[in-house]
Amino acid sequence: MSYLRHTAGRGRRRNMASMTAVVETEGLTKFYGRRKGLEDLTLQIQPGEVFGYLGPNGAGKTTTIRLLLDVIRPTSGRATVLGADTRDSAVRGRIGYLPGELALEGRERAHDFLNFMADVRGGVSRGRIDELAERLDADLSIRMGQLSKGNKQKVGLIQAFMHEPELLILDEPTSGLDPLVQQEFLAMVREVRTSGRTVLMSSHVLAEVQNVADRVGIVRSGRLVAVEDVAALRERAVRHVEFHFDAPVPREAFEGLPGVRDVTVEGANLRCTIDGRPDALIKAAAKFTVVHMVSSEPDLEEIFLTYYSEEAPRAHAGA
Ligand SMILES: Nc1ncnc2c1ncn2[C@@H]1O[C@H](COP(=O)(O)OP(=O)(O)OP(=O)(O)O)[C@@H](O)[C@H]1O
Repeated sequence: MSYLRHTAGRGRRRNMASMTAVVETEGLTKFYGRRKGLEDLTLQIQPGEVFGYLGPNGAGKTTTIRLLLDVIRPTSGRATVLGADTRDSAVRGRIGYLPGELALEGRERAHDFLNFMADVRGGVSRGRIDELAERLDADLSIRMGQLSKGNKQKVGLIQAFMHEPELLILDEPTSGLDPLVQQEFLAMVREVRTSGRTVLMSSHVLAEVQNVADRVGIVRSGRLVAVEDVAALRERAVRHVEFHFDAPVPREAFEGLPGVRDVTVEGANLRCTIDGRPDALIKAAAKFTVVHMVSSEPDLEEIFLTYYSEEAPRAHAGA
């Protein structure tokens, strides 16, 4: 099946009247004068789903997010969020939003700002803010204008998460966060999913979302070029594998196995690359005595770039 065919067109054929989708767009298009921001986006995001929205700079991610939040209005097409038209302001309180560029300035301290936001939203305990601040290792005593980029991002995340919204829309949420805090943030996203709530998060790179997203959409030059299940991508991804046996093994036993390539045998050691499922290789290896085995994490970025690079977008379309 063509991965590229599995994209916007397929979404368009779905029943747009479906009431279950948390985010639903049809032919959503935005031109800034003559400059294209987004063209003909048809997409559905389901409840409890974490959707990674990926693309290079200027692809149209922020435009999409701003359209969903009614910060800007579409040139054509339509979108609903939590079952309501994006223009329906009543839905806003049910969404947590992290903008890509946070304008947190001034002499106010971060905790005063967050307490204010909590009051505006209602129903957010002071303990909840402290809990999130602790998890993200955020110092809320600093004045907003003096916050580092990373601390600004943490304050932005706290205000997005604190009222436990049904939908989180996060524009480049990991930007500026150190690796430990990124891990904590991803844990928070998983908790949102576990509670049946929904997340749309944008990123430049698959690696940032691959461990948390259920599906990824890839947008390029204002067009959604693919939507993929991360589990399916993982199955197709390339892995480098090494086996160490208790005695030398014949190379022929591992050559020509489905999905196995670059086979190197040196005595009792085997190295190879697997495309997709490792099943055939494991069954072949099991005929010998395995002492030790190492398998690299699947490199989804590799497959991502192979399938969706601008230069050769159809290279694997029939795979
Ligand atoms: N206010 C605006 N006026 C004119 N053009 C705009 C405006 N906002 C965005 N664009 C253009 O629309 C296109 C999509 O931009 P957008 O900000 O949505 O991309 P992005 O995927 O979020 O990129 P980045 O990762 O750099 O934030 C780009 O060509 C951009 O220059």
